[in-house]
Amino acid sequence: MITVSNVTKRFGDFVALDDVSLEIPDGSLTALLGPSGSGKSTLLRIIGGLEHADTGTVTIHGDDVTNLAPQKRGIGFVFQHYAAFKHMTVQDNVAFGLKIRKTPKERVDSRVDELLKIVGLAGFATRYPQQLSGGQRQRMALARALAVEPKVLLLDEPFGALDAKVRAELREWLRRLHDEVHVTTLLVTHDQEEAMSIADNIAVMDNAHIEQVGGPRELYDRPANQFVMGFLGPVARFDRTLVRPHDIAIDADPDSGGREAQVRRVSYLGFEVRVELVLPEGEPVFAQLTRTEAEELDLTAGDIVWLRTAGGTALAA
Ligand SMILES: Nc1ncnc2c1ncn2[C@@H]1O[C@H](COP(=O)(O)OP(=O)(O)OP(=O)(O)O)[C@@H](O)[C@H]1O
Repeated sequence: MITVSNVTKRFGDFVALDDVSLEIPDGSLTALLGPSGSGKSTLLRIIGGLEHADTGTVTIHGDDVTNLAPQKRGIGFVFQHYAAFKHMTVQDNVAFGLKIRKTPKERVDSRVDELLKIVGLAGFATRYPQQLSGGQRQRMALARALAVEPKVLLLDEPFGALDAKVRAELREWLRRLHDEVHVTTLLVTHDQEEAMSIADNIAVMDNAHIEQVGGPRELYDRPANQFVMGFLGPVARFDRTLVRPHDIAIDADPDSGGREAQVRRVSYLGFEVRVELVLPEGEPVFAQLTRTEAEELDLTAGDIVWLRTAGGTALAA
């Protein structure tokens, strides 16, 4: 377990972390999720020893590492822009940490082979980093970070510089890798879909604070506040509450007991259909239906319908 207790960090007058505490379970893949500037990277860097907290402590597996140098913490790092050694081949980059630890050559060779297989780069051992795609380079970075068998892996937006498709592939791949390797991993991301799809555990940050910690489903279904609700998924305002747009039911029958609304626009976005409506007072609402639901209702702009909330999550607006 990694424990962060009452950590505060200021840069001049600016408070980047305000009395933050967090527990990261052993073997978990935990995401630090939040908007730009919320303090995610600062927290990750403090856990890694790249930055010093003004107050508070960090322990890793029970050892107080608050004042320990980064290289003594048993941590592997991967950042968005990975600084590979350009003049070294992929296998030498991966072997680097082992060589400086004077690991015997046979051991280095077998470990590098094993790692390149794990990250799917077995055929790329003798290439140079600039001969790899961005996604392959980040996989090499992960192999390099894992080479020295760290207790903890710290990933700061590792796929942030890649295009959406490669990002989505690497996200799946990281999840599978984690299921195989089980090293306690902390992933910084501002992308809620990335966090929800791969993390066991998510700490949502805003404005130097952790707002809530929980599993993806728990956070989505039972957000502690409006910020968490809005950050994890779309939100519609209806009847003085905030609800998920897919929890708004649309009825064509005036006796359904709902509130009258007029359809403004219907957008078919593949499986999901987005319906923009307006209440008689002029207040806009939007709802999400499945394609089948939308086809049954056969909505077009101008139709009058009746809306009600159908269970799900609701917070007072
Ligand atoms: N070395 C520094 N000197 C001054 N201010 C800093 C420094 N490092 C970070 N900050 C400030 O602290 C705040 C938190 O930064 P941090 O990088 O932790 O945010 P983040 O949530 O990781 O955001 P991003 O996703 O944009 O990286 C930001 O407002 C940033 O400008």
